[in-house]
Amino acid sequence: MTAERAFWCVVPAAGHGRRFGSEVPKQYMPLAGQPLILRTLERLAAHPRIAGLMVVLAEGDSAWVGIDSMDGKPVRTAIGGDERAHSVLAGVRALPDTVTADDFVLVHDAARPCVRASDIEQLVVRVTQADGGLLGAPLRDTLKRADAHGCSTGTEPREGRWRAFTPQMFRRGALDRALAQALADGVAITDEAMAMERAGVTPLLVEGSEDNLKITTRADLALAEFLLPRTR
Ligand SMILES: Nc1ccn([C@@H]2O[C@H](COP(=O)(O)OP(=O)(O)OP(=O)(O)O)[C@@H](O)[C@H]2O)c(=O)n1
Ligand SMILES: C[C@](O)(CO)[C@H](O)COP(=O)(O)O
Repeated sequence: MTAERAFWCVVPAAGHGRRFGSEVPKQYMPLAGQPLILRTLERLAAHPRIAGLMVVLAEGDSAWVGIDSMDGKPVRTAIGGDERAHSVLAGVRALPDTVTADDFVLVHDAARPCVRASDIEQLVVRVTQADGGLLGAPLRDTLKRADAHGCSTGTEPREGRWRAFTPQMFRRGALDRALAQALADGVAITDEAMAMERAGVTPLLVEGSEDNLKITTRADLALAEFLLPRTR
């Protein structure tokens, strides 16, 4: 049954972009002709497996475009918190009551506008047969350990190491509990899978495209400009 269903996606967009270093939060920076966040939301809303978008905004966000639908999908908003995990949990808890505790939900960074529809499809098809999972890619470069002076002090093993991307996809109830527990334990979690791992889940790693980059610095934005077609 879940093979044909569409799922809501929580889109954490409440960050301040400190590493990006601009007055305008990076999710509102122009990217190939329109605000970065709209690029991401359009990609998600266009996908048949996405039922609706829950966009998590920073308190006092004055740049939000105020849309309530996109490509025929409902768009709702919630207010995020200090850390990404707080924002994701707020988004999960703000989902419509029609999303049951057993339903899968996706979580995708607003800062990842290049996500491919084929990767989302692969994730949904594979993960709905499992206990949850995420897009990622095996580490292909040699991994160095750097000291405070920017010098290499050694090489880390890369066998079995993956880079985690988003979307990540878990059942609503289990994700809510895992995030709440991690936050209650004061653990700094950087993705949903980490919270689920702490709860004893082994999320499925689904290999996705390397161009699903997270816009963290200005160099990332320049690369995304190169990757995305211009619109308007
Ligand atoms: N308290 C936070 C922090 C981050 N995010 C979102 O989580 C995604 C990934 O976070 P990151 O790339 O770290 O964004 P920022 O936190 O804005 O960046 P920085 O750490 O450089 O400030 C982004 O879409 C960001 O808007 C969020 O919703 N709430
Ligand atoms: C969720 C994530 O994008 C997976 O790689 C990453 O952990 C977000 O980290 P950030 O420091 O909040 O950007």
